[in-house]
This record gives sequence, structure tokens and C-alpha cells, in this order.
Amino acid sequence: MAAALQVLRHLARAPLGPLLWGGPLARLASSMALAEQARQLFESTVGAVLPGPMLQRVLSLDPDSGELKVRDRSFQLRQNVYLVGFGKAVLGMAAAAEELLGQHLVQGVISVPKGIRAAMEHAGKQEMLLKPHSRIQVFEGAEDNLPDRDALRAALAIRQLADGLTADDLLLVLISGGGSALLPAPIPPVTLEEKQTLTKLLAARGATIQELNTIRKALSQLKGGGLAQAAYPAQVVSLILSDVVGDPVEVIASGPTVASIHSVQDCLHILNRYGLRAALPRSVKTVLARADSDPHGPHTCGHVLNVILGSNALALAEAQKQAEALGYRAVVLSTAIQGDVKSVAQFYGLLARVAGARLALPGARTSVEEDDRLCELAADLQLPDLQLKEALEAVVGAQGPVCLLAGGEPTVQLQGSGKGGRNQELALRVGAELGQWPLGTVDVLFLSGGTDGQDGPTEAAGAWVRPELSSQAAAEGLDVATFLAHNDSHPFFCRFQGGAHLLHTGLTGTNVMDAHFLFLQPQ
Ligand SMILES: Nc1ncnc2c1ncn2[C@@H]1O[C@H](COP(=O)(O)OP(=O)(O)OP(=O)(O)O)[C@@H](O)[C@H]1O
Ligand SMILES: O=C(O)[C@H](O)CO
Repeated sequence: MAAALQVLRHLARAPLGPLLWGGPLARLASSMALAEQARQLFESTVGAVLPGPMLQRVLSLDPDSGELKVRDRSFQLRQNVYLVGFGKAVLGMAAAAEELLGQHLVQGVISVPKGIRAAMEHAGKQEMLLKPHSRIQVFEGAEDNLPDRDALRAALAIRQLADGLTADDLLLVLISGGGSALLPAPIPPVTLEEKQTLTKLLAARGATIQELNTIRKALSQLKGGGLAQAAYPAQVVSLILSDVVGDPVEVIASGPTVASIHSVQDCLHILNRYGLRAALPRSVKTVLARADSDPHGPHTCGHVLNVILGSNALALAEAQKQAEALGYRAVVLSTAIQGDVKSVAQFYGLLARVAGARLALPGARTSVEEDDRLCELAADLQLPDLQLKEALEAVVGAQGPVCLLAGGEPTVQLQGSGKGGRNQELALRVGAELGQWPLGTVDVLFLSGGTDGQDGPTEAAGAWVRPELSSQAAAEGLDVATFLAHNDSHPFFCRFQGGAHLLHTGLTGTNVMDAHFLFLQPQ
């Protein structure tokens, strides 16, 4: 038995090859190899968007002249640089920035997720950590991605630093996903607890990140351009790692260095849409009413340079390269996957069916109804960059294993009080969909993972599934539909096959939304 396991482990690490196809042991080994490759591909995807290298691609400093280049703009440094930052990837970004700026950096304050330093130390990721005598003060907070007292303290320290700057100073702002929860500074009389409750309710009812952050901006001193305003007249350079589809700088971390263009009416529409307008606390009503009659109007941000450092597209481009190196025909389907997780799961389920049929028998077609239904599902999701036709054409011409890659952030409308995250819920739903179709002679694996390494309030990054999921779960006494009805994907995957389908990376120190991989391999 031990020897057989050794063989399987070896096969799991070995590149895919025709040797692995055919026969029951070979099928098991092939299945393990596929899962192992999916994990490795996910790691490479994350590796492509680690903060340090991304920052170094955009920033350079001439040590003799003190000229800082940010893409094609130059800034003269004379020990006049201050730094603030907030987000899941900001610790590594700050470490890289401090190294580059040297003596020019006077002082910094960053707000990063609770436990991130210990996690990076534990993982031996020294490049993500600040040096012992760093000039940057670190606050850890926002446990489970919710604004808390620690994050509030960090936000106040950041505001104080920004308030004290002069026209001779340069403020470097490091921004990444998760920044909204790490920079809470509610406008009085709104309290932190009230803001937290409203954010939680909006998220649970399926509000998009654009909607959520429109409300956050209206209730915050620092979001929606407030930080840039506080730093004026200093020059401000914001370096932004995008975790939002389309990289909109006004949405990422609620745009603290981008003037908000939203009106109170926009906020009221959103609150109406999610049935929250009637129950608003008095403080929120007061702040919204005041904003309507604000004589200063919106903040202006002419003194700011906002630069996107990296995004999901960069990560998937690397995944595509790696998958091709492993012998797959790889296609990036979309980097803008959004919409309800149920619709997204139906789309992937049917895509596997349609693509699998074409891969098994290149001349054959699935039924016209199935093709039409797939197009309908795709149209409902409104994915601006979807390469569906190209992907299906690539499948027909592949004559071997195929990997379809996508990225984005589906939305979960919470119905139950269960524990889970977008990625585990999506994987579970796709697993259930795959079980409905006869996939014949094609091996299928679907993986969904959050590039930050934390899927919702769980320790897993995501999960992977195969078409046998529902039947194998039933054999263990686990009913997929029941877990789904309670949004309980995490306990499901913890129990199913002893947790073997969970994707565990620990906090990665970066954050460019989620990655979805669909592997199709002829047997
Ligand atoms: N039980 C659950 N099942 C499925 N999804 C859940 C569950 N609980 C929370 N979620 C979803 O998890 C998401 C929050 O997770 P997470 O903290 O990973 O967010 P995030 O979007 O990655 O954060 P950020 O964008 O700020 O980096 C929300 O979209 C929420 O709907
Ligand atoms: O922090 C936030 O607002 C989200 O992660 C989107 O950037």
C-alpha cells in the first residue's frame, strides 16, 4: 500500500502524459495528478502578482539624483516622502517601497489584516516583512474583513499623518483590496458599529462592490477622495493593486484618492434596492442629508497620480503560460466574472458539458439547445470580455488536455447562517452541476480560489471538485443541497473526503480577486 502511494505521489508530481491515460490505476493517478496540477497552477497564479515585484515594475529611484520615476512621471525626492497604506497586500508593498526609498522615507503608517505578519513569518516570506527598525508603523485589524476598533485606530493615525503634510512633501499611498475595511473613519455621528452593520447587511443581500463602496464613501471621512483632500497641498502618488473587475480606481478600497462622483440620490437608490432605507439609523440619515447641502461640493484630486500596479489579468496571463508549459491548451475566458454565484455555477457546469463533448469527439456537437442555453447563460452574466467562442474553438482543435481560465468575483446572497466563502460555494455548486451531465470519456476538474488565500471568514482559499462530488458525498452521508441551502460550503468541504478538496495556501500577501480553472482531459 505504502509503495502504491509512493507511486501515486510520484505520478501526481510528474507532468501529464499519454502514459497516464487508460486503466483504473492510471485513471486514479491521472485524477491525483490533475488535482496536484490545479493546486500548483493556483500557486503560480498568485506568485505572478506578489506585491514586491509588481511595485518594482512601476517605481524606480535614481540614487544619485534622487529622482523617483513612477511610470512616465518624475518626482524629485529630498527626504520628503511619507507613506500610508491599507489592504491585504500592503505589508509586502510597504516592505518593497521602504527598501526602494531608503533615506528619503521619513515616516509611514499602514493598516493590514490581523495576523498577517505572523502568517508571513510562519511561511518564511521575509520579503513581505518590514525590517526591524522600519520607519513604518504597522496596525493590524479588520478581523474577518470587517472594520473594527483596531482598523479605526489605524485610520485615525493615517489621517493625522496626512493632515500634517505640506506642499514640499510627497505622500505615497499603497492601496489594495480589503482596504475599505482597514480604513474606517465614519463621519460623526455615524458610529463604527452602525457602519459595520450596514456594510454586513448590504453584503449579505448581495450588493455589488460598486454599490457597497458608494455607501461606504458617503459615510466616510477618508474614502471617496477624503484622504487626498487631507494630504493637500502635498503631492500624492497612489499605487493600486486592483481587486475589482475593470480596475476602477474610484471603487478599489472605496477610492480614498479619487474624487467621488456619487450623489445622495445614488446612495438612497442603493439602500432602497436592498430594502434598507426604512430601517436606517438616524445618524446615517443625518450624514446623508448634510452631504446633500455640503457647500464645498465634492473633493478635488488634481494633486494626485493614481496608478494601477497589477490585476487579475496579470495573474491569469501567468496561469495561461504555466498551463501551456504543462501541456494544456489554455484559454483565458474572462477576467470579469461577476454575478450571482448560482448563475456562474450553471454557466461553468454547462460549459464543461459542451466543451467536454467537443473534446471527446471533435467532429461531434452537443445539442443545439445546450449550445443556445450556454450562450443565454453567458449573456445573462454580461461579461464584457468573454472569449466563449474562442475557447470552444480551441477545445475542438486541442486534441489533448484543455484548461479554461477565468477570474473575477461572483456574489453570494446569504440565506443561511452557515460558514463559507464565494469560492467554496462556487466550487460546491459547480460540483453539483457537473454531476448532472454525462461527461463520458473526459476527466473534469474545477477549482475556485481567492488569490488572497482567505475565502470569506474561513482559513481555506477555496476548493476543487470533480463530477463525482455529489455521489461520493452521498456515500459519506453528506447531502450537497442541504449544505448549499445554508451557505455551509466550508463545513461540507472540511468533512468531504477528510478535507482533501480544500485549497489551503494561508494568507498570500496579495489580492487580485478569485481565479477559476476548468480542466478537461480526454481519458
Ligand atoms: N457562508 C458563506 N457562504 C458563502 N459566501 C459567504 C459566506 N459568508 C460570507 N460570504 C461571502 O464572502 C465574501 C467576503 O469574503 P472575503 O472576506 O474573502 O471578501 P473579499 O471580497 O475577498 O474581500 P476584499 O474584496 O475586501 O478583499 C462576501 O462576498 C460574502 O458574501
Ligand atoms: O476594500 C474594498 O473595498 C474591496 O476589496 C474592493 O477593493
